[in-house]
This record gives sequence, C-alpha cells and structure tokens, in this order.
Amino acid sequence: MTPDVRPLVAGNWKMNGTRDALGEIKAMAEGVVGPLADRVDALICPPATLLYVATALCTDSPLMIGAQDCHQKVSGAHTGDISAEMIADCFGTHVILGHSERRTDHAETDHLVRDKAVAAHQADLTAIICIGETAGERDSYQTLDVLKRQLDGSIPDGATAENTVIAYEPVWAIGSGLTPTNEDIAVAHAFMRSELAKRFGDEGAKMRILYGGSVKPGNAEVLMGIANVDGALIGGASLKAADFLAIYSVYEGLIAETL
Ligand SMILES: O=C[C@H](O)COP(=O)(O)O
Repeated sequence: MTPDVRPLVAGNWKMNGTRDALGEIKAMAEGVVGPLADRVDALICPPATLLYVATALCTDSPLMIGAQDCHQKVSGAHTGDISAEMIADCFGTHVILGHSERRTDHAETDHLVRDKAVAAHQADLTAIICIGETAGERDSYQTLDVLKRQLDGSIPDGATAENTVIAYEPVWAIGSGLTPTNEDIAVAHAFMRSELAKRFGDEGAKMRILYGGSVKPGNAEVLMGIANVDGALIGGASLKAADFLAIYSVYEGLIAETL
C-alpha cells in the first residue's frame, strides 16, 4: 500500500461473460458496501456487450464499471471498435488499455496505448495502463528496463493520479497460478513509483499502481500488503462474486493495520 492512496480492486472479465453472468455483477454490487467502500474502490470491466446493463445494475452501489479497450479516435470508420465516448455514454468510468493480451493479439504498441489513453482522458475516463515483462525478458534480467520503456512510452503527458492507474502484470504470471516473489514485486513497484514521481511529481507519487497476475483470495492479503501495491487487477478470480469480494475484503485487515 502507499500511504494516503486509495486502493482499487479491479476485475477484468476478458472475453468471458454473457447475460447469465449478470447475477455475479449484481452480487458484487450488493457486496461492495459499508465502511470499506468509503476507503477502497471496486471496479469490474465486463465485455463491452454487458457494459450498459452492468452499469444499470450498479446505480445504487459504489461498484464501478469499466471497459477493456477503446479506440484512439473519437469516432469514424473503425469497424468493430468502440470509442472512449461510447464507454462514458454507457456510464463506464474506467478503461483498461495496453493489456498484454491486446499487445500480443492486436500488436498494440506503447505509442498506440498512449494515444488511447489520451482518448480516454478526453472522455473523462480513468485509463488503467497495463505494463509487464515476458518470461524471456525476466529471465534475461530486463524487467526494469522493460517497465521503464513501457511507462515512458504508454503514459501520456497529461496523466494525473485521478485519470491514470498503472497495472503491473508480469505476462508469465497471468492465468498461470505463478506470481513473482514478494521481494520482486516490491522492487518492481518501488521502481515504478520512483519513475512516476520523477516524471509527474506529486501526481506520480500518488498514482495508483496495481499488481495483476494470478491474484486469488488465498494470496491477496500478502500481495496487497506490499509497499507501493495499491490494489489488484484480477482476471479469473473476478468472474465469481464470492472470489472477487473475498479479495476486496482483505483490505478490512490491511486498512485496520494503518489506522
Ligand atoms: O487483467 C488481468 C490479468 O491479466 C490477470 O489475470 P489472472 O488473474 O487470471 O491471472
């Protein structure tokens, strides 16, 4: 955790979830309540097909709804894409950008991710910009170099602690059940914090840096307790309300420790 930074527990449903899954969102909306909701943000990013109905289920809940990608342009001839404005029009508040699956599946570059973040900011969305090294880069000790290159290239100059969240997701930890050691996570997050503070000053010092990659109810308390880890970006374990809420609830203990 970073002192005075409000944690964010975010779920990325990826290409999972049809209308049958809306009951999970309803249960999450009902579960994000009470004093914890005043201290810790919760967000679910379902597929675009569920965006509008998901936000409608959350009108009486602090649970926020976001999208998983947007186009860098405001509108136009871009078949199959959705714009940041369309996400905002569905009452979405956040958009995940530059996830490693999009960098791989759609050849997204740091430059493109930066342009998408600018589009997100122009639509008043918070951009969750994903970065992280591959197994090969980690094995050849390039992790911090990769993080620096992706931070420098993917974050636009107008980023603030309000409109931008960084998600560190080692590619090899996604969906694998593997996580870096606590020490490796601490080193990576301290490095990112220092780079963000160097470039963005106070805004960088307060910008949220999430950890993502095989976060589960069983390891969340330890992972979320690491310095400069300001929440989680959760894939598989965000599909079920019970797991998502169990991860969210680890902050009951973590916040009590800081009071
Ligand atoms: O965006 C979420 C991540 O890719 C993590 O996925 P995972 O929790 O299934 O490992």
